[in-house]
Amino acid sequence: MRRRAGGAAVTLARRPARYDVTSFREGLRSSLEVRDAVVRRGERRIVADLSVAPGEVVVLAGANGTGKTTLLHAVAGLLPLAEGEITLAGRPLDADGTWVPPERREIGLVPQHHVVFGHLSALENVAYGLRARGIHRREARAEATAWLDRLGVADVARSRGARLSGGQAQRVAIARALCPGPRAVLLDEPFAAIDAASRPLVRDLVRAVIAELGVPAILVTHDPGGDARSGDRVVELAGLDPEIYPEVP
Ligand SMILES: Nc1ncnc2c1ncn2[C@@H]1O[C@H](COP(=O)(O)OP(=O)(O)OP(=O)(O)O)[C@@H](O)[C@H]1O
Repeated sequence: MRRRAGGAAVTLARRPARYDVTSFREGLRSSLEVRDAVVRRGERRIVADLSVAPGEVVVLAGANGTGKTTLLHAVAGLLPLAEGEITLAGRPLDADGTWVPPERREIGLVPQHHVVFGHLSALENVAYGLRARGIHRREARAEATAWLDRLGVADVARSRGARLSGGQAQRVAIARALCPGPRAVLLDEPFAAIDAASRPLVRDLVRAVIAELGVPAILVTHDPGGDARSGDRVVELAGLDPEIYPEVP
């Protein structure tokens, strides 16, 4: 399957990829572009403009309520843009007259809340993306099992999502996002519930897989000293439209 990470072992200590000219040219073709985007949230307007190269992890920073989750949801296709455009690998996802539904975007999302499907087992959660693409059940489950193992949660493979602990659920959500070999990865506070001892390993694993896949990634975190270090650069979200909310800095 195209650009799938497969079951190959990932070296946890691997350094983030640095790009030569060839991969830079490649990057121009497969970056994630959010241009002059406006997303409405109730009476609010979230504004954003950013570009993420393939293999790059952009850390999205900003105070509570500035719209980081809202922006990720717009890129994932869970919320429509009111203005502007989003393209991935040069393909419009949400632009003039074009709106690609979430299931056809091939974007891996680790959500901030309700991270797994509660009624499905951990294994079914992770296999979900491959099954949705028509991959045979046995192959999807084998691949999902390998990903659960990579994330250190193989022992809860048969447990329902609703019965997982917070950290277990976050690991399963990470496995679910990465397993199908996404074209872009969106991580919303993905390590918040993971214990301190395993957090650096999980963080490095995610970083290594994104480099391996060579896809753009956005990481939302409020942990500038720890999690944000696994990013390549920090982008401060412009946030709420200053013309409407002048009190917001
Ligand atoms: N379902 C909703 N309906 C209306 N407004 C919403 C909804 N969800 C969020 N908002 C508002 O949209 C704004 C952006 O919320 P969002 O969750 O994207 O912020 P955030 O930057 O991710 O915050 P945090 O750092 O606290 O997670 C906030 O002002 C919030 O109150």
